[in-house]
Amino acid sequence: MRLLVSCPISRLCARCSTGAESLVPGSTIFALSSGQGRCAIAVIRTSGPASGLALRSLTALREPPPARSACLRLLRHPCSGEPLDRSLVLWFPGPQSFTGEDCMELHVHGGPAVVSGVLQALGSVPGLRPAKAGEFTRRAFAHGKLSLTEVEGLADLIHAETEAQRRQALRQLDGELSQLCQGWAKTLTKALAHVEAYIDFGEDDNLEEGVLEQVDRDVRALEVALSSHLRDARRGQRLRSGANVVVAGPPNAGKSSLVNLLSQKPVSIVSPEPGTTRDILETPVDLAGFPVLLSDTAGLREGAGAVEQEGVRRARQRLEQADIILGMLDASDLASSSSCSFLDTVVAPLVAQSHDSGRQRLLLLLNKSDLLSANAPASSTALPPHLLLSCHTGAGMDALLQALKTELAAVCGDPSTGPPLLTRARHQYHLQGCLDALGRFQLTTDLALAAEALRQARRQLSHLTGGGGTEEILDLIFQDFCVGK
Ligand SMILES: Nc1nc2c(ncn2[C@@H]2O[C@H](COP(=O)(O)OP(=O)(O)OP(=O)(O)O)[C@@H](O)[C@H]2O)c(=O)[nH]1
Ligand SMILES: [K+]
Ligand SMILES: [Mg+2]
Repeated sequence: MRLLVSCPISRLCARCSTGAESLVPGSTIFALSSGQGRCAIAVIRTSGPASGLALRSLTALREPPPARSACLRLLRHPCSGEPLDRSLVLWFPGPQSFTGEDCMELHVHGGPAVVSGVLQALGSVPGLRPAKAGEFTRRAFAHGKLSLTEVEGLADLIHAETEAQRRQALRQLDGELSQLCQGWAKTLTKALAHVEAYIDFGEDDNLEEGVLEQVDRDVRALEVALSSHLRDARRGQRLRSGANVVVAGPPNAGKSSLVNLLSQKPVSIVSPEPGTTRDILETPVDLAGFPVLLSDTAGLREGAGAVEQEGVRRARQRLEQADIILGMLDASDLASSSSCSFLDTVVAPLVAQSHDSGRQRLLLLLNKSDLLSANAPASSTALPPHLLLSCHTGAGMDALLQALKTELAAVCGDPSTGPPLLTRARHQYHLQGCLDALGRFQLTTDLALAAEALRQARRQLSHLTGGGGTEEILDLIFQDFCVGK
């Protein structure tokens, strides 16, 4: 415990001049951990060795209350003795706390004056300073309470906007990805131990038969597992940042009408005039629980004015980046040249590659079904599989949403089943590094080189979960957090 300053007031002045801003682990931090603004209850917490002192200073308790149970206390300013609030106080002695340090929580009434009064009172306690963004979590990481991937899961959980994102973040916070990596690292450690034993003792000492053969089998099996994970890598990232869904088709098909319907807001101008949309208009939406970045594009046609042609160029460019394409045609206008051209140049090539695993997915939509007479079919020519819909009457919208859900689950991965997904480029980078190192593992050549390849592979996995992680990576990840987390 630090030396206590006898008069708490002198500490108040010292606070301004000491610049106690450093990230020294010995310091005690405090922050409002619930959201800003008026609310019923606000949670203020501290972490660090002076947490007990802070609790005693504000509650006039001689001893901390029983660990991890809530009690009601009158809070007073330690300097003036002025009552601040009657609040629930909780005491979490380290190491059994979120950060691993002594922590305490004050659940105060959520009025701005109460919150600022309590924060000010905490600031007057010797040894306490305001926390920086993500500092609580950073301390939890430093004390081994969370791995780096779990920290990322926590950041994603705080930012999760859709159901699928929340499920995925929770799984990562539960440590599924770190456990998987730890399992792989264990395999590598065992393999390395066997290779090193072979180097040290050679063949004639009493090493079991076939040790190296077993190592080789284990390493190759690991390579297969890593490769299959990497194949899935894009899916986890899409789930985190949103799948690219692009609406495209000839002018006036009703693309903007659909975008407005799906996003439930007037994102794009709708008008009977062909060539209304020129720029790419994008909007984030939650479709069937999946995060989506929905793009409206200019109607594809040749021979229009210069501005519209630029719009068409941008539309084609955006199409190339799409994960899912909603190709839209006017069902009552299938014979027009722009409809035929869209079917030939965009739809046909997508249908042709529909068996590739890394393909772009297409949903072909025939809009304006309300204009078709009841007994006339949409088209006499054979069209690829499609959905009939009307943006005006809403007919076919449920079927479209259902089909979109299936496609999104395929491109984002289903977060409730299957192996944990790689949600960040960082994960992919280290797994690829690990796989590359394993590619250099050859028992037929120098065993010392083989052992080094195993060591490099293991290092990549440990970077993934945060062992030996560099400061810059940590800074980048904790940057995503708010103060108080
Ligand atoms: N009857 C009928 N009209 C529709 C339907 N959907 C859209 N429209 C109309 O078709 C016209 C064109 O709609 P938009 O949504 O602007 O079409 P767009 O494909 O975005 O057009 P551009 O941006 O010009 O390429 C508008 O007058 C819409 O009201 C539909 O389901 N039925
Ligand atoms: K239009
Ligand atoms: Mg439009």
